[in-house]
Order: sequence, then structure tokens, then C-alpha cells
Amino acid sequence: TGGKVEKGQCDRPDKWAENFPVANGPRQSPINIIPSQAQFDSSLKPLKLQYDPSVSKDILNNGHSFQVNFLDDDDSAILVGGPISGTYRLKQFHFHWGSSDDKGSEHTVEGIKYPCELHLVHWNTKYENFGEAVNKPDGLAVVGVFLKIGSANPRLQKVLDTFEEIKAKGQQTTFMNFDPKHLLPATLNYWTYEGSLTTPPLFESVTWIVLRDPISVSPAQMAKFRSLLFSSEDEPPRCMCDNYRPPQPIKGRKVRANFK
Ligand SMILES: NS(=O)(=O)c1ccc(NC(=O)CN2C(=O)C=CC2=O)cc1
Ligand SMILES: [Zn+2]
Repeated sequence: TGGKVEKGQCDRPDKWAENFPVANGPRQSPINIIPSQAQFDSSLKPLKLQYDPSVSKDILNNGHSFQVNFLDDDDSAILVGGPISGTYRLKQFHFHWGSSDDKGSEHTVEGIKYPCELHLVHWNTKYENFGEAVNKPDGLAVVGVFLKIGSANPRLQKVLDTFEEIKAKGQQTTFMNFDPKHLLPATLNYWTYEGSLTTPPLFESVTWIVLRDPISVSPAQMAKFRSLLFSSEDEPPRCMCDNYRPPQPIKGRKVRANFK
């Protein structure tokens, strides 16, 4: 159909297996979460996200989403506790969203899609750096946060206000003193399972920690996400949206919950 013609090969999740056979692997992400089938695990620890806002660095349009990058050469912004052991350092956060408010999240809950999903990407400091950790089975921990249509989110607005400067692929601007803790819901109840990167190279290296409670985003703010472009300045403009992978087969995996 017309829509499909516009998307390049690499942008189409159904084509990824051709170049990345792990796309059909045993621990692919995202998944559909069915709360009644999640197992409450009392041994799961509370999630501890300790972020020093001074290590936020810049914000970049990388052509498939935008991401806020962090200085990660010390333990200033870390994730400990939860389902993981050891210390994981925050590398970047980014989002996935739809072309309309009825879709856009990667994980779904009983088949429900949220309009947007935030991913806070952390790497295991038992490895030298992100690049070493990214393809190890215990290399990454990503915290997923759903965004739900409601009142405008003033904390999120600080991110959206940079979009004029990163409209096109490859554009980047400084983004300092931003505390990602302000993008978290009040309670950190979560589901957790072993999964993968949701974009190529789809490495099966992610301990997923998906928060149960969403944060709010207004329809006008969602429209702002869709003002970004997949394309670079010198190409015909292509609206950045629908950059989410659909849920993948659970293949016998257990989803645990730290709440009843
Ligand atoms: N959507 S997700 O699963 O959280 C997901 C998370 C991360 C990546 N990829 C990267 O982080 C690539 N990357 C590097 O290798 C070094 C910096 C950088 O951004 C892809 C997907
Ligand atoms: Zn992501």
C-alpha cells in the first residue's frame, strides 16, 4: 500500500529478520503484558534510580527517535535494586510514539497501546562501557514508562521545547541539568522480564523494567512529538512517528511483578 512504499527497508519491523536473524529469537521485545499472568515475586527489591541532573549532556535526533545523552564515566546517574544485581549506569533516554493518540507504545497491557513510551537505557558497570555491555545477556537494563493522554506535563515540556533545534535527522543541541527522575510516576511498581533491544541490532541483552503507572502527556504535546522528522534537512520531510515495534512472541518467558 502507499504508506509502506514511503518507509525504507530498515524502518519496517517485519523486514528486520532479513538482516538481523535474532529478530526471531527466544527473548525479543517488546511484549504484551497480561497483569493477571504476571507472578508476584516478593524477593524483587524496590527500584532505586539515583540520577544527578548535572550529567545530562545533549539531545539528538538520530533519525529514528530523539535521545537525551548522559555522561556515563562515573556513577552519577545509576539504577540499583529492582530485579538487577550490581550497578547500571544511565546512558540515554528516548521515546517511541504513534501517528495518532491510539497507538505508539511498544509494550502493551492486555492489548492496550499507550500513545507513547519512554525508555531509560542503563548499562551494567561490570562491563567496561556501553559498547561492551550492549550485546551481553545481562548487559542492559531499560526502564519503560507509559505516557497516557491527560493534562500537559510541565516536566516533559522542557524536552519538547528543544524540538525546533533538533527537527531533522542528525541535529543535536546541548541539554543540561535535566533530571530524568521528573519523568517518573509517583510509585515505581513494575513488571520485569528478560528481553531485547526493540530496534536493530535487537541484541537479547535487556532486563526490562516496565512501570505499571503512566505519566501524563497532553494531545498538544503529542502533536509536538510528531513535528520531528525522520529525514535530514536536505531530504523531503518525513514525519517522525510510528517508531514502535509491535509486541513479540513471549516464547515461554515469565513476567514478574513487584506488586500484588
Ligand atoms: N528501544 S530500546 O530497546 O530501549 C533500545 C535502546 C538502545 C538502543 N541502541 C543504542 O543504544 C545504540 N547506542 C549505542 O550503541 C551507543 C549509544 C547508543 O545510543 C536501541 C534500542
Ligand atoms: Zn526504546
